[in-house]
Amino acid sequence: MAPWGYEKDNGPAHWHKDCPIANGKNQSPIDLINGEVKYDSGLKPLTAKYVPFSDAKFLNNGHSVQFQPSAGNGSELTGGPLAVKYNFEQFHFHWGNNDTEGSEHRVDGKMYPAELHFVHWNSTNPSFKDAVGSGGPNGLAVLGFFLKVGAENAALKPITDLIPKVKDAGTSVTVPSNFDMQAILPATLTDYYTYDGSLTTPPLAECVKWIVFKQPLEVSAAQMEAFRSVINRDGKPMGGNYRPPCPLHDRAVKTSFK
Ligand SMILES: NS(=O)(=O)c1ccc2c(c1)[C@H]1CCC[C@H]1[C@@H](c1ccccc1Cl)N2
Ligand SMILES: [Zn+2]
Repeated sequence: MAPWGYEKDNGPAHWHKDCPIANGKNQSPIDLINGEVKYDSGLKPLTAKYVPFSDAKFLNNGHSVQFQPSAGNGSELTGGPLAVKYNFEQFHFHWGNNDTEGSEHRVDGKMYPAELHFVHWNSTNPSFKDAVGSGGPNGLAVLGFFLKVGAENAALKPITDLIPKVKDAGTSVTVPSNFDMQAILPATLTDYYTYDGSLTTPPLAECVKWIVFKQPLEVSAAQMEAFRSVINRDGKPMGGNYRPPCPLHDRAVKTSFK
């Protein structure tokens, strides 16, 4: 099979051939249906402590654009549904070719124009790759933020300004060391959905504690358009790099809010 992608001939409907777990019972993303979630008063706020990276790249990996530090620097995530500390690994985006589609998770069937994923790995593992393969839903913790079109996002501007430099698959650029990743996050990480799921692209490993925030982040129309100029390995617009929702099966989605 051609390397996986999001086109007709290599998209999500084909992934099960190389990754049978695609038809597993703990797959992501899902449709977050408010009438079926359960408030859990035990869910505390999350604490993300991000230290500026001196050597990070912003790159086009052919199916997303991602911020990738060269090594860990003590940036970490704790609290919420997490029992231990998770180390920051990378962040990346999923988006559509118009404002009616693009996010991976949905809320009562509604898609947002984009979704931002902050990926962290369970620090009891030697590396993120071990965490991916560690078995069970506590290997990774991914924070999902919906993006909607509105005011310019000043915190994301240093990143969206780099997008034209990574237009083509396989290209990368160094991120200025004064980039403040912490500024992207809302001041308090309180209202979120959380459930046990998977990576949303191959290898689709069922190793993820998903934490999806209720409150979308805003980006300007110009920042949204920047994403839509990114090209994939086939030379086509990368927009549409989202997996449709998967069956919930017998999983519960908990919320930190009523
Ligand atoms: N949309 S997402 O956040 O659910 C997602 C989906 C797939 C992958 C990632 C994140 C990243 C982050 C951890 C693993 C890494 C990647 C991967 C997996 C195994 C081996 C190497 C690598 Cl680079 N695959
Ligand atoms: Zn993702």
